[in-house]
Amino acid sequence: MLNMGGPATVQDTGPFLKNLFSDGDLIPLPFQSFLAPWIARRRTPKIEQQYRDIGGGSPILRYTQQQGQGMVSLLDELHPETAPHKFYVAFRYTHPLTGEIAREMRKDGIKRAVAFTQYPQYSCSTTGSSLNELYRKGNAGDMGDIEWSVIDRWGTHPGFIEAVSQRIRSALDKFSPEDRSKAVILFSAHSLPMSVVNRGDPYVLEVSASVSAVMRHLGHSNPYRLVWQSQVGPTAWMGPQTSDALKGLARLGEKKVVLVPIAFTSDHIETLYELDLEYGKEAKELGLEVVRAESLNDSPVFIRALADMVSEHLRDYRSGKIGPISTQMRLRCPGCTNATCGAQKKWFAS
Ligand SMILES: C=CC1=C(C)c2cc3[nH]c(cc4nc(cc5[nH]c(cc1n2)c(C)c5CCC(=O)O)C(CCC(=O)O)=C4C)c(C)c3C=C
Ligand code: FES
Ligand SMILES: [Fe+2]
Repeated sequence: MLNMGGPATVQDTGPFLKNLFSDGDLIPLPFQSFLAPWIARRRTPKIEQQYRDIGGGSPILRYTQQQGQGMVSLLDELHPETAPHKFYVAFRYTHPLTGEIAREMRKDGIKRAVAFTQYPQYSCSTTGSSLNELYRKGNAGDMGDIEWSVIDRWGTHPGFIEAVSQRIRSALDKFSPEDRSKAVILFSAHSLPMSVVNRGDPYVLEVSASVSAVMRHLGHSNPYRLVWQSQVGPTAWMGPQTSDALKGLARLGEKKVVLVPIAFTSDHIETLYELDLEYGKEAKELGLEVVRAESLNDSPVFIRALADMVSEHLRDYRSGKIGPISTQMRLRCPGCTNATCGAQKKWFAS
């Protein structure tokens, strides 16, 4: 189960940011090994305070373990041919790090594994970075001899769409029946630098596809928009920004909004800090009533969806219907200049 991870305690924030700014697949910097620790140190106090404000750390490891546990016990029933199933959590920027997990898998003598991204939509800055890291460890022989296949994206999987829709329905239920259909559904995803979008990264398209699928599932019950949050630094990022969108909707006379995190499956500073604390305060000043749809976290519908995705993947792989990587994963971004992307895809495909 691949993801970025988050600092479990406030003290883990510094090392988390250092790993994040050291990731050339996410943020290519000149003199990265010197600049990354310096930028991370400068940014740490602000981000530490955000983690303090949300209760002292990120819950992502706890939720991923719950999801993994639920997923493998369902999988043993759904796909007994490959039972027993075991899950490992491999984070990109915090413990358990991909390298640590590689050694554990080797010690456990694992022979067959599925690299399962926990980002619903594919971006080379997220899933791509995790796969590049896994490739580096695998290619260096840290994992032993494992037969890999990859679940690289699932942003329109019916189980995922159902789980998100259920969270939205519960949020809408908090409004009175008269107000419910007037509420605007505002899907919010982490933004991308325009340089990444223009390189041909598939994320913006795939997040849009998730939003369309959810709205179709909800029978287009409400008006909606997709907006983008958490941009960092002075360059241009994909917009509109979530905070500007809230201000704009208030200016245009909207009164009720449901905010939906659509690109991350568990709570993190973006939902708990930005969406709840920062925008919550802003919205009150704007006279908007904002309800946030809960993150998927330990949603049973979502855990069932994870198990379904893996069982479908294992069945199709064993029957030869699909290969180790998806058709879409084979293709590099038209503007890609990162040689690791090419080597990684070749490695997983073989
Ligand atoms: C799930 C989608 C995400 C995409 C796409 C993404 C791209 C991306 N992010 C940065 C820079 C930073 N991201 C940071 C934190 C962060 N990023 C995501 C998700 C995506 N990022 C999440 C969920 C988080 C927060 C983790 C948490 O626990 O809340 C940070 C660190 C925080 C900060 O300093 O503000 C940076 C930096 C880039 C450059 C990028 C695309 C190229
Ligand atoms: S950046 Fe997308 S494949 Fe390399
Ligand atoms: Fe990010």
